[in-house]
Amino acid sequence: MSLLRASRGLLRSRLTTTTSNLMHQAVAPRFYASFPEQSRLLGQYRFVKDPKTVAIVGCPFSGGQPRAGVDQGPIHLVEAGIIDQISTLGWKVHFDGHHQFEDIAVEHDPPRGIVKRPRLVSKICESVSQAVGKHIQNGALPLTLGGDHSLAMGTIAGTLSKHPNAVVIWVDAHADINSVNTTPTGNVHGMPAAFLLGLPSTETVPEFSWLTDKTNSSIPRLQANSIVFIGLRDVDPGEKKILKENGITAFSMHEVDKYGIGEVMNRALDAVNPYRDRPIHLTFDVDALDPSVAPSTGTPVRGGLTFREGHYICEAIAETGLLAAFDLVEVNPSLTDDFDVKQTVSVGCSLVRSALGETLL
Ligand SMILES: NC(=[NH2+])NCCC[C@H](N)C(=O)O
Ligand SMILES: [Mn+2]
Ligand SMILES: [Mn+2]
Repeated sequence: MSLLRASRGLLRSRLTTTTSNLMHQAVAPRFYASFPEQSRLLGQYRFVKDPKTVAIVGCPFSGGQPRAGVDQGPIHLVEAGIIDQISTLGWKVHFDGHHQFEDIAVEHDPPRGIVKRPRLVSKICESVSQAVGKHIQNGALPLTLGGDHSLAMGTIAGTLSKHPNAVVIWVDAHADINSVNTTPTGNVHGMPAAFLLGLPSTETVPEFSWLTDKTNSSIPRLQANSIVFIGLRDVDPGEKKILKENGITAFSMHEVDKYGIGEVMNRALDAVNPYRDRPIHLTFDVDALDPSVAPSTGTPVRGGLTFREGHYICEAIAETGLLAAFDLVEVNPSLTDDFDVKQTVSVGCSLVRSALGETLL
């Protein structure tokens, strides 16, 4: 598989070299670096107040899926030096320890129909939503470190509570949009987008009424035309139907291969943010990356984004100046050997740096 990936990358870089050589032959300067398209350290973040501050919400949480260890993700990312790295980019960093929440024992949290750990997942998401909302209120950019992707219910709800017109860019191998009627597993990390959109059947889980019941909620519902997916390649049949029926824009790996990541990002932004004026919530599941790039994750799927494609997504969003909140989720340090964990944690840190304005030149 890695051989295949390598040759795909090689082929693509050959193609680009050839075309750009041809295109630039007559006029192009020899040293592109003297004419950078990206200057070092992008500084503009319209939805962040000065002094620009990142507020880290570390979420050692694994209740949305069955594999232990994903709760250690945020601890590893912080220990790898993510805070210093962000400071080096010129941000103030606010971090007063990982998010605290009380556990609810399994025996006190029986499934609601097929949906597993509804009380626990709901409770942490509601508290994360308040934390994220508070940081945005204070003018900071919340960076949530997961933990499993059920957390996105909390983070995105928190963003929408302060930026009702925010759009969501969801980078993932999976669509995480199973409803109560379609989930094959009952794991809530495969369902957060369905709850955020308030799809029919999500209201049958009363534990999540703080999010789904619009008669008593200060959280605007996410609209289907305000979310876009990138990197998909493992979408359940019920999810494909939901995406189609709701007219949700999604760029699978097929479109990434066909158009290239640059064009996919243009199209993704055009779809949800044509005037480039709406705040962006970026929720990045590390399993969007190919397992050869980010092996330490609970539900790896081959054929994923390359290292550069993943970073390009973050850089392109940084360039818009519209980033308002960022989640990095599903880093699970207990599933692989140390080498793979180091690789995954380090790529996680560098995705964050790219989204926060680090440039190559
Ligand atoms: N956040 C994730 N890694 N989600 C994986 C979801 C897998 C599958 N679609 C499910 O519903 O269970
Ligand atoms: Mn995923
Ligand atoms: Mn996910």
